Amino acid sequence: MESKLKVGPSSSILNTYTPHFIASPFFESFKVSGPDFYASAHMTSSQLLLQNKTTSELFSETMKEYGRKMTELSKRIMEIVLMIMGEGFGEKFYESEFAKCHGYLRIINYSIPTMEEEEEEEEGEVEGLGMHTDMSCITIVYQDEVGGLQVRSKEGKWMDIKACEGRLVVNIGDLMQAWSNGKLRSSQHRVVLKKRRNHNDNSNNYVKKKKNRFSVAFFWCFEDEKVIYAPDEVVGEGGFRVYKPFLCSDYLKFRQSSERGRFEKVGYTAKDFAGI
Ligand SMILES: O=C(O)CCC(=O)C(=O)O
Ligand SMILES: [Fe+2]
Repeated sequence: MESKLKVGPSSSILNTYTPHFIASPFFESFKVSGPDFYASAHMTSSQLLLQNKTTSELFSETMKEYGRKMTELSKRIMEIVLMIMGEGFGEKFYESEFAKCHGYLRIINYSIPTMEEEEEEEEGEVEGLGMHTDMSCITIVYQDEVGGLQVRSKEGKWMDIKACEGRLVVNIGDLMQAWSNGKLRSSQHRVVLKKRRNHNDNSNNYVKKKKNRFSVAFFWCFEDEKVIYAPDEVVGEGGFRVYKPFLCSDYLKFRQSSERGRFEKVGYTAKDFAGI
């Protein structure tokens, strides 16, 4: 913990570590930022793994490769999303609107709730990360086999997103919701740490194989200085704009500073910030 806090929120200029009790008591994460994923990972990991230079380099190399692949994938997905939104939208808007997008990774570790923590919750379902929307254009999430990611339907029903080796989940984020004039919906989602009591076991034994949950989320975002404003073609003839234009960095600041909009805490979104 002492090493982690060296790259944590209050004691370091790096501020890549989010300790427990910020997003939730069960959540901790490291952030690795692009475009130089190697340098970003290395700055953090060399602080943490000082004794082990090779591990730090290996980790940074892996992050570089993962960042590169996710960047490539995000670009392809954005092009497809634009294609779906309208004919010729890919050619029309990709270069002019999305060419300066950038990405960052969040490597998340969710700890196992204690028996007491589970019992405090109804039906033993503990929120590892409360309902929120992402501050990105799109997010690509990998969750390990523990699972627990849930997405809220339009009707407000929680749906399990099953974990599966090699499966990635793509979420639309707030920035894309605003840019698309609300045509694409920023998905509300959360992480539930399922109860570990074994139903079929009356002796109150706990399932032994329960383990920490790991996930890696890649956030693909507009550049800070971009003014987000849905183009006329996106709004459509006869349509009207549902968002005021806003500066990307102003929205990020708003989410990070306002208590209600605090990252990963509650669903406080672009609609509350720039909705008309
Ligand atoms: O851990 C997960 O599966 C999702 C993480 C997430 O939603 C986020 O970091 O915004
Ligand atoms: Fe998220």
